[in-house]
Amino acid sequence: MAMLAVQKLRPVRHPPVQGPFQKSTRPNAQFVRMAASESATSDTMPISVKVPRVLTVAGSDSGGGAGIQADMKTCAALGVFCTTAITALTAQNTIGVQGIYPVPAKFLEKQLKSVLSDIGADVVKTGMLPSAECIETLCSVLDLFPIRAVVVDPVMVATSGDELAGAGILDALGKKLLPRTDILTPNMPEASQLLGGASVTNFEEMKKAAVEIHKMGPRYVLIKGGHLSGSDDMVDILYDGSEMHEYHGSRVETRNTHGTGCSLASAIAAELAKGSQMRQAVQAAKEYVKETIQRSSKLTIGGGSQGPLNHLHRLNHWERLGQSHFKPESLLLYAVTDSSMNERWGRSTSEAVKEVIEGGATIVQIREKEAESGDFLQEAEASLKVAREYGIPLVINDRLDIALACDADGVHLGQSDLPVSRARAILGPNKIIGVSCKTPEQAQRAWEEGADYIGSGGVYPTNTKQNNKTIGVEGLRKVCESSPLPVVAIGGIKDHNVQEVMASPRPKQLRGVAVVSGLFNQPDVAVAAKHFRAILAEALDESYSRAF
Ligand SMILES: Nc1ncnc2c1ncn2[C@@H]1O[C@H](COP(=O)(O)OP(=O)(O)OP(=O)(O)O)[C@@H](O)[C@H]1O
Ligand SMILES: Cc1ncc(CO)c(N)n1
Ligand SMILES: [Mg+2]
Repeated sequence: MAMLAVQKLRPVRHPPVQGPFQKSTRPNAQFVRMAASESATSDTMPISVKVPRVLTVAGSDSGGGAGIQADMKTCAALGVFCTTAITALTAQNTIGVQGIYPVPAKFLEKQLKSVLSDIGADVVKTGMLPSAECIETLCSVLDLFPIRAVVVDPVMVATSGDELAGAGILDALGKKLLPRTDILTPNMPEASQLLGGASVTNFEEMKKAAVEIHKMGPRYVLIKGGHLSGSDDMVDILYDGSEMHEYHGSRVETRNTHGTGCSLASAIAAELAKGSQMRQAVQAAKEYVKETIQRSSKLTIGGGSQGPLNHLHRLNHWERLGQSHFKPESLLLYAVTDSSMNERWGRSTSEAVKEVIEGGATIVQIREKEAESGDFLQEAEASLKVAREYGIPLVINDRLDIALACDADGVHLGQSDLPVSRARAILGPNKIIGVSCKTPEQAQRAWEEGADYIGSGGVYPTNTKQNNKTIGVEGLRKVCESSPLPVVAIGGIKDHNVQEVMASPRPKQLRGVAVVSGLFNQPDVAVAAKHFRAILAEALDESYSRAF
């Protein structure tokens, strides 16, 4: 195959960034939440922005924890654009390396030239270099392009103990690559291998090794202490030819350290690309990796002994898993307050909330169509206090300002209220956002914009809401089937029709019923709620037994 003609480096004018959404996809709510809150800045971004760039020349880790995959995520986390030239494919997971498929040197050369002739790189970072030929190819291409720094992670053995590059590369590494290396980052076994098997097992030996390896050509040597046994101090040593600098950090007890070395080297490359001097770059990189190990320590990904990191922990989306305030089960008996009904029966909203929760309501919405803001806030605060005592979530209907003011668990929005994406940008990822939907299109949009649940109706005619179109059980089913969001049925739900709404065959998204007058226009709210719970239990049990 003919090689690519190498084009001259020239500045490229990129078109402005387009809107962040793809129709009908929502990879996960948090991603959408981020994109939604940042869309304003991308619209106003100047036409020409110089983005720091790292080119990583490394192997692919199919398990997503090390190699190219770790490098790209690290750069993304640190605000740097990362390009890649892949040296080998590995079939790898948290257990070990099951196979290696090296990329021919000619094709490595093609990738390097494609990237460097067009996009360019401030810094080149290398990881797995499986053969001497691949090192020679890399060095000959590096001669052709302006690069500010070269970061070399001399990957030889994966943490699992599997060999990724043999002793056959040592000669080419020493002769060709190390003399042009700005920083070399061996772990302790790699430092030993570079020195022909010298012992590197403790702090003193790490320092000695740094001095010896520095003589091989790199401007800086960073010996990583991740393999220091019996030490709680994960110290890395940086040697610049005259001084030793120590970077300390306490050991995090975790199985998730696969790819820490790749991530550290990429983070150094990213910091250098942004303009840091070497010592600051190493300091910032060490801090990023330390924080990332800490924030990933409880993840369970894969069954092997070496789990990956959550490089993008600053986006916060996995942190929310398992501690979200919202659980779809809480939609089972959704109580919507009505102050005129409660007044008629001589009780305040917060008294009614207490009774309905005691009777078995699983979530409460405070709905106030007439009240002044100050009164609404007072009612909401008193009701929230009660709901918190019982550990039941409480959301505010329509009024984002009231929800914010009383720090409610979330808000329920109608189609004419603020768009969900804006509400999400204001409330952040941890608050509940529900949205009323009558149509499949509205349901799809709710999902794309980051809602947590859908309220769908009116299922039956109702007096509680004026001019409300009835969509029937059939309309409810269509909404349920139009997005992955959990749905609560609303509108004219009474004890006699719960069975029809909830019994099998029931769409799997349908999680409960929202009730107003059936709960609050009753002499005893707790008794009414208990009654609904009993009917729901019956409807769900029946459908359960029919399904099996
Ligand atoms: N359990 C841990 N707690 C805190 N820091 C750690 C831990 N393990 C490694 N580190 C740090 O992570 C960085 C990478 O060091 P390490 O020696 O593990 O690299 P490595 O063996 O090349 O990793 P890999 O090859 O798996 O990518 C160093 O800064 C090290 O101090
Ligand atoms: C592809 C690849 N590069 C580097 C390492 C070292 O962690 C690994 N395990 N896999
Ligand atoms: Mg390593």
